[in-house]
Amino acid sequence: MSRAPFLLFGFMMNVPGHISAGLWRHPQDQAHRYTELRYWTDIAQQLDRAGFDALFIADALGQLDVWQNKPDAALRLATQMPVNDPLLLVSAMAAVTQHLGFGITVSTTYEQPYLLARKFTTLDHLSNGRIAWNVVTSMLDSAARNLGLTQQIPHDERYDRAQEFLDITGKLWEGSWEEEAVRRDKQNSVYSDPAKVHAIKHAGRWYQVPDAHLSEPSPQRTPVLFQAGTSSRGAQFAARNAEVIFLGGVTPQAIAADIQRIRQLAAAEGRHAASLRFVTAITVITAESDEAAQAKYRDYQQYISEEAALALFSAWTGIDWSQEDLDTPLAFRETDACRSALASLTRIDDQKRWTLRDAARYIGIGGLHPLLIGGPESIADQLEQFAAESGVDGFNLAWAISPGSFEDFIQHVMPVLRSRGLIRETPAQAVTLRERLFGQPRLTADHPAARFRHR
Ligand SMILES: Cc1cc2nc3c(=O)[nH]c(=O)nc-3n(C[C@H](O)[C@H](O)[C@H](O)COP(=O)(O)O)c2cc1C
Repeated sequence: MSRAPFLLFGFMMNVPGHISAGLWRHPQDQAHRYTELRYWTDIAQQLDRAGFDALFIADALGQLDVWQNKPDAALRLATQMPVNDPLLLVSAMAAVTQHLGFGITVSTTYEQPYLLARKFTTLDHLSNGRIAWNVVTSMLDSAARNLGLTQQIPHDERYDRAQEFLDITGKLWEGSWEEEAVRRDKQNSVYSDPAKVHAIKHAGRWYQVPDAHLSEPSPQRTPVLFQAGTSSRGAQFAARNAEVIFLGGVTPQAIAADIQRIRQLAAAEGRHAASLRFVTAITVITAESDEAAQAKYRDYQQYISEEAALALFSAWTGIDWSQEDLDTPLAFRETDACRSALASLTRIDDQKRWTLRDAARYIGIGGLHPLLIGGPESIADQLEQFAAESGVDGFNLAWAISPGSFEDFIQHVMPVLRSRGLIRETPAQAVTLRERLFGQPRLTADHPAARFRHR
């Protein structure tokens, strides 16, 4: 049975070390060049030319200091530290690309909706509608401490605030400026028609935003809404608001269960199945043959840092694992960090109880996501099988080394995927990201923000 082309995103973060722990030490890794604009524009052009749909950029707003209750390991081992801002990379990358979308992670917990709506509208203008927002609520106490709080807002309350945040951005993007509000009429001296620009009059539990959106509407109005976080409350939030859901999880079966859960919740919210897409991250180690890929894997393994892996795992789960024996079997605990991170290992498989040592080994390359190793045909087969078993619509491709992992994938795997019809054809004319992913320029009518539109 033939399937639709995969959604294909490059998965990065504005850091020298992302989810492969310690691999920045590999001699071929270039991620330490993350402070150079050229590093980003080169990668964006490579992905654009190769036919990727988007570059997805993760973010964190605090140091990773849960492990041993201090940031030392994260600093020493470049464990998502230092970390620069993702949003500021994008206009330069948009200027040198034509089709590539940009999915940018921004947390609702520490921004103001009125200002963030303007930032996204600005980027959507400058990129001709190629912007997505990965909506997250954050997970680090260190972020909370440095952003005006003493500790994190409780997990579910963060999502309640996020919902109000999205109601406001929805009003600003969809409801504030009517389609004909911008006239640019020099003769009659009217740039915008004040009768068609509406104050949103939002007065809620956490935010007051009485006035109109500061920006005129951009090609997509609302950026494509991505979301990551699949705890019970997270899944509910995703089902209501997200267009593309980014799932963690290490087995196709666990991911399939999450997709089923979110699809049911979305149907209960009145959303159509076609309005939601699901992607998961993967890391691919590939080369011209299976043997060469295995040799590359063995080479990379020498650079894994178990300590960096545990520092990542501590930050994601909100638990200082330095206090526990490496052979401790992992059990689920409810924390205020990312609940789905721990659940992805404790609810993975009834046959096997994962230990901390297993987790550290697993995370080493590619974090809490699947790692695929093999030559071109083998990787294409594995991706097809993973998609068939899990139900994902596509993949967020992470790097073991940067940009080498992207280059290897483009050189070896993309031609096979393309020959199997699994890579979307690049349109003759540039289209918006939402048109590329969903075949339409605007949020569909079943999305809750569509109710804010003026009729
Ligand atoms: C696959 C995945 C990727 C995530 N990426 C980020 C990220 O880049 N930045 C961030 O602050 N939070 C990220 N989160 C977590 C979200 O912030 C989430 O809102 C919060 O931690 C709660 O997650 P939960 O609903 O799974 O408990 C991610 C979560 C998942 C599952």
